[in-house]
Amino acid sequence: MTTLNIAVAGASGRMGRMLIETITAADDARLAGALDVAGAPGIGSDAAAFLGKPAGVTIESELAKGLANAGYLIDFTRPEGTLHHLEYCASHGIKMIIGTTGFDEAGKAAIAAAAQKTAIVFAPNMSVGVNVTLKLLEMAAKSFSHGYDIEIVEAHHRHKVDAPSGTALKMGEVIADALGRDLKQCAVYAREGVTGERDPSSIGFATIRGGDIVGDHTVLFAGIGERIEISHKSSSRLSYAHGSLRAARFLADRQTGLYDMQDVLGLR
Ligand SMILES: NC(=O)C1=CN([C@@H]2O[C@H](COP(=O)(O)OP(=O)(O)OC[C@H]3O[C@@H](n4cnc5c(N)ncnc54)[C@H](OP(=O)(O)O)[C@@H]3O)[C@@H](O)[C@H]2O)C=CC1
Ligand SMILES: O=C(O)C1=N[C@H](C(=O)O)C[C@H](O)C1
Repeated sequence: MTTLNIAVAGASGRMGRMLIETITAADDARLAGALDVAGAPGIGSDAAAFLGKPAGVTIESELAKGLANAGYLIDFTRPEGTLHHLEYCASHGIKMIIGTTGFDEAGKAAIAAAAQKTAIVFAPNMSVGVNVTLKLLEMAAKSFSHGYDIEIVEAHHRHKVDAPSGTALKMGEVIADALGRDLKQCAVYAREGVTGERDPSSIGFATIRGGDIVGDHTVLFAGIGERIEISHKSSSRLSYAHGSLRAARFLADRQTGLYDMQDVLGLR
């Protein structure tokens, strides 16, 4: 069995810690590096100290140090952090699993360009459940293409900084594609005051932020006399961490290319 040498960016973050716990528990993976931003309190300490079981891997802010022994970088940070890591990984042949959300078009284009030099899995949600839900939504959207209003509601913890969530946006894209619409033209992200009647071709988004909600997504198809709700609820970040590890395994025999979790899970 080959061992995957995986570094984790955002090592002190919510996902960073969950990934470190998952990697150190896996038989086929080894924690090979840990990164965090310069000045972060964890820099210089053992990346797995919070588990009470040090891994002998120090959290670094210098990419050359943090990535010296890594073949893979799993990155759940912020767009500016991921783009900084991307450049280094592309030029050093380090494969990336990118879970960060909130990229603008230029950021997404930079990831696509880097995938010509190294292999990348980039997905706003690494859980099996959400990725299967995307397939259900594609099917539902085709069946409810006329007479049903489509609204996407997402809820996350109070610390989340981007909205709507990357997953909600992906759900919107999948539905818009299935209906032959362009999400950029039909998305409605906010309503306030006298908004007028609902445009039947629109896809609405609503965002809730509060407490420790891990991540809930519901798509509502509201017709006359009935409504259909397709929901996914995360109760632990473990599902994202396990999905990320599956993505690393998927990349093992790929040298370049841009993939997502539909590729990893064989859902295309
Ligand atoms: N694809 C998926 O399945 C999932 C995606 N996500 C996404 O992952 C990202 C992180 O989420 P979460 O772990 O909750 O967030 P946290 O804020 O808990 O963690 C982010 C980590 O990244 C670090 N960081 C912040 N800015 C930079 C930077 N410029 N360069 C390098 N590192 C940086 C933070 O350091 P510091 O704290 O010192 O600022 C922190 O360690 C979000 O975009 C979220 O939407 C989350 C869950 C699942
Ligand atoms: O920030 C989070 O927590 C999450 N972010 C991702 C998103 O924006 O979709 C995935 C998940 O919902 C948790």
